[in-house]
Parts: sequence; C-alpha cells; structure tokens
Amino acid sequence: MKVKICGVATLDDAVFLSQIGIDMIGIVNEPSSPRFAKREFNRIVKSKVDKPVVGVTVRGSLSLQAEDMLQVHRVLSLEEISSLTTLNISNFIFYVPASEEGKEYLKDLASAGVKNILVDSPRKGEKTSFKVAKEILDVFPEAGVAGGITPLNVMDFVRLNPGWIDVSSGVESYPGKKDHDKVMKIKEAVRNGV
Ligand SMILES: O=C(O)c1ccccc1N[C@@H]1O[C@H](COP(=O)(O)O)[C@@H](O)[C@H]1O
Repeated sequence: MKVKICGVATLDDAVFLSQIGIDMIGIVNEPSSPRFAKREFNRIVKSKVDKPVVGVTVRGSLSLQAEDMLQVHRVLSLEEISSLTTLNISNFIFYVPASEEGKEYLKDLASAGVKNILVDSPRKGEKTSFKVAKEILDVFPEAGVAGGITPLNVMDFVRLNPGWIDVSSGVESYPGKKDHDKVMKIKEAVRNGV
C-alpha cells in the first residue's frame, strides 16, 4: 500500500518525505487552501526529490506542467473528462467524492478509461464515509483514499485495503508545515499493516 503526503509547502518537508520513502509528494496549487503553493514550487520540488510530485488543482489549468502528475480535485464535466483522455490519462489523479454523486461520477471516469482515482470526503474537513469508500473500492480496488486521516485513525483507512492513502492536514504542525513525527507514524502504520 502506497502513501501520498499532500499539502507540502516547504522544500525541507519535500526532501524529508522523499528521503524516508513516501511514495508521492502532493502540492496543493489551489489559492484558497491554507497550504497553497504556486505551480513554480512544483518545479523546484521536482528538481530536489526522486519521488513523483503531484500538483493538486481545483479550478486551475488541467495541463500538466512541472509536476509528474496532476490531481484534479473537483467533479469534471463529460467534456472536460474527454478533453483529458486525449492526453496521457495515467498522469492524472481524479478526485471522487465519497457520495452518491461520486458513485455516478465514477461511472463516467471508468468509461473514459481513467486509471487513478482518489476517494475523498465531499467537503473539506469532513471524514470520508467508509461505507461509500468500500463501495467505490469494490469497483476500483487500486483507488486511493483520503479525508481526515491522522495517525490516530489511519488504521481504520488501512483496513479498507485501498491502493494508497493520502494525508494532508492530519500530519501538520500548522497549515503548510508537516510534523515529521506524525508523518513517520503514518508511514509505519501503513508499512506494518493491520
Ligand atoms: O489540502 C488542501 O487544502 C486541499 C484544498 C483543496 C483541494 C484539495 C486539498 N487537499 C487534498 O485533499 C486530501 C485530503 O486532505 P486532508 O488529509 O483531509 O486534509 C489531500 O490529501 C489532498 O489531496
């Protein structure tokens, strides 16, 4: 099971995550986020780490720039999905809200041949519904899961047996700064398994 740590906003944190073997380093390029970093930061991080750098966009450009992968953290229209299928779809991670709308959206993504999805809570700050996450993982067993994961509840998410887990605010000392001890607790919990 892989681990993505997201909301990385300092180079020190990015290098630390790469050195301890975190599988993906996420950078939130959404200006409204308290852990916002510009797309230029993605380029800087990419030059200093040997792990995939994932840019997270909500309303931003859907074109891949300096990052290895782009996580599209909103529900796309059918036209937007089809516009991405003309590109290398494996470079994109699609957010799927853990909701009835998300389950319908998943059908559109599956029809478009999408490979990477991230199941997250429909609203920031809320925990993801395990019932809906399980239903989505039954269809997409390699999906990632996110939404309020912390060192205290990470095992509940590990037991869903997703392809990967994704943690942002739950490993912070303050928005934009990762607490390295909390990150280590997440990594050890996932590596040690249930
Ligand atoms: O982290 C943010 O501030 C953010 C803002 C806008 C869109 C996505 C964002 N983060 C993504 O959401 C998951 C879960 O976050 P959390 O662990 O519940 O804080 C995070 O991994 C990012 O991919």
